[in-house]
Amino acid sequence: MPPVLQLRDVSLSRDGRAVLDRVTLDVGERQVHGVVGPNGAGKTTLLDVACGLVRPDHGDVVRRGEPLPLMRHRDLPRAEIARTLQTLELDERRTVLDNVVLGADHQPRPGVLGALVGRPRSSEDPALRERARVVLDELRIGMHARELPASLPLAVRKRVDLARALVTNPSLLVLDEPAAGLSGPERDELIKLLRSLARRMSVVLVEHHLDVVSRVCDEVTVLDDGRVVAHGPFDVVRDDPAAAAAYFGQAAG
Ligand SMILES: Nc1ncnc2c1ncn2[C@@H]1O[C@H](COP(=O)(O)OP(=O)(O)OP(=O)(O)O)[C@@H](O)[C@H]1O
Repeated sequence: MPPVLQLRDVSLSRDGRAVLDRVTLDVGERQVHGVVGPNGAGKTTLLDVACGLVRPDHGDVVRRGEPLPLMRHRDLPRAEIARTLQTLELDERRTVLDNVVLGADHQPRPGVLGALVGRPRSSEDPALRERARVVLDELRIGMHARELPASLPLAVRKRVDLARALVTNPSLLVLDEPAAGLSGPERDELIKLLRSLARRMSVVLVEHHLDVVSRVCDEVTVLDDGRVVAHGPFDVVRDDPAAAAAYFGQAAG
């Protein structure tokens, strides 16, 4: 079985400067892969490339053995990829449930979710709304389904954003700083949740909170100035001198 995702020797320049420099990374089935590094190291750009949203200048992005084509955001479900952004993209005028339903509505073909709902979707589709409710319940925010996101605390809003991703039934979930702004107990909850999601999907996440990285990630890639300076299990990379110099020496945990 080929890896869920491979980046092979990926390089990308912006404004004449290398943002990613010969990055190689493998994500296995049901593996949680963390990407850490200082601000501006290229982490978010790496996620964009890994999802096919940005084409690298050099190198390959390979999804289950096949080249990943250039994608638009709404194409991601077709590749069974879901992506969250650092900024929450919630529609404040719609209820939590409608926000989640809209996450699936962007799916263009009757593939993954079509198998569940059995026909083209609209936001009124009862099966799709039921699926959205199931996801909200799984994330333990079902009680907020009829509320507007603006009235909810950040931790709940972040779960709504995650629900929008999960409703597409991804096999690869790509998260940009899922723990940003969360308290210690909220991060503990997130850790439990990510572990449980990893029983059925692979996860790639960028994260600055090292408690989350150390307790969730099977493998960690340390990026500095666009280059991989270390990769491996957290306990190994944490003790790596190059990784310590680039990041762990200064990172907040
Ligand atoms: N479209 C672009 N045009 C010019 N420069 C860019 C572009 N995209 C990214 N960069 C630059 O590439 C570098 C890496 O950016 P990126 O957002 O990937 O870093 P990051 O590691 O995610 O940072 P942070 O932790 O602050 O989110 C930065 O210096 C950024 O300014």
